[in-house]
Amino acid sequence: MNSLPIISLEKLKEIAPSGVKYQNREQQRLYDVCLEHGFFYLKDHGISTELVRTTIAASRNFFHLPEEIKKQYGQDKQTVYPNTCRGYIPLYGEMLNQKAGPDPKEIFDLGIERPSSNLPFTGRTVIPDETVAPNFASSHYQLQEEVLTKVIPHLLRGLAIALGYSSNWFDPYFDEPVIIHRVIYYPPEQSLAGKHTDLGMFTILFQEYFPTPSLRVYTKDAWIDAMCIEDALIINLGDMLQIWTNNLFVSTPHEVLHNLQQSRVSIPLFVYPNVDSVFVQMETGQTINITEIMLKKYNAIWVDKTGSGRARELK
Ligand SMILES: O=C(O)CCC(=O)C(=O)O
Ligand SMILES: [Fe+2]
Repeated sequence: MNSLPIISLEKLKEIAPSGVKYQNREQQRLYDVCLEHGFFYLKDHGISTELVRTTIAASRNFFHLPEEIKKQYGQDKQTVYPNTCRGYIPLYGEMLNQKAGPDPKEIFDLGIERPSSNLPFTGRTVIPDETVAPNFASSHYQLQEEVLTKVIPHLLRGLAIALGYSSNWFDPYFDEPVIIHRVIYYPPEQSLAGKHTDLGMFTILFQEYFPTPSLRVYTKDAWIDAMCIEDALIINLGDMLQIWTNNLFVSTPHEVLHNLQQSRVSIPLFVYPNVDSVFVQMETGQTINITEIMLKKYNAIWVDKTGSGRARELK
């Protein structure tokens, strides 16, 4: 039985003038869900099912290309700093959890196509064009645009209200957000992503529909399967929001164990604030620098190899 909650974005959007706490029942539910699970399905989000299908099909075709072509778009070919936030990562190229070891999965990371800048985590991705991987870049960027306009602002407003702030409270921190937009290919039969937490504010995940789920989530002191629900997105809270709220909203541990005969493609978008912003932590009043945290957490994965987020705490 699937016991993870479903939130309706349409209902969440029914927001009264700013400054009022718990304007509607869905806002109240969002608060409870963030406290109890930090993981939920989002329905009524308005993103085209057809676009998601096209993006997944184009991604599968990309991952089926010969290794020497995919490697032309590897992290070592990227110009964004750190280069570990962009490009193709081959099988066993990333380790989310030391105990699980390097993950048998392939990845491509892209970002928002802003002109190059001196700021970390921003700038253009070296990505295959239409001749190499038809529809790959174009469908991903179109999907990203839909997420940026149809989902992220409303989720941020919902979270702000849930936390007792006015609806536009997060806006100044998100006028140029950072998105680490990832597509993952899990080969058939034995692939996985080790137990971890995500690093950003929250993650927006598109997963293919399979009758048997591969994603497992740790919530309410137990690991449970996250059933696939057609056309629903998955939202899970990340470490940045946990830090911001001083542990009120806790990042949700999860893992992928994929044993099916078919390959699996998933598309998580990790959402971060403006990279050069600074926020004041709830309760403590401590000043937190976004760039510092992001670089520290990226170093943990790619330099120290201690895993993603709270990976080391997880059983
Ligand atoms: O593939 C999935 O369903 C989740 C992947 C994931 O948790 C991640 O990349 O952080
Ligand atoms: Fe994750």
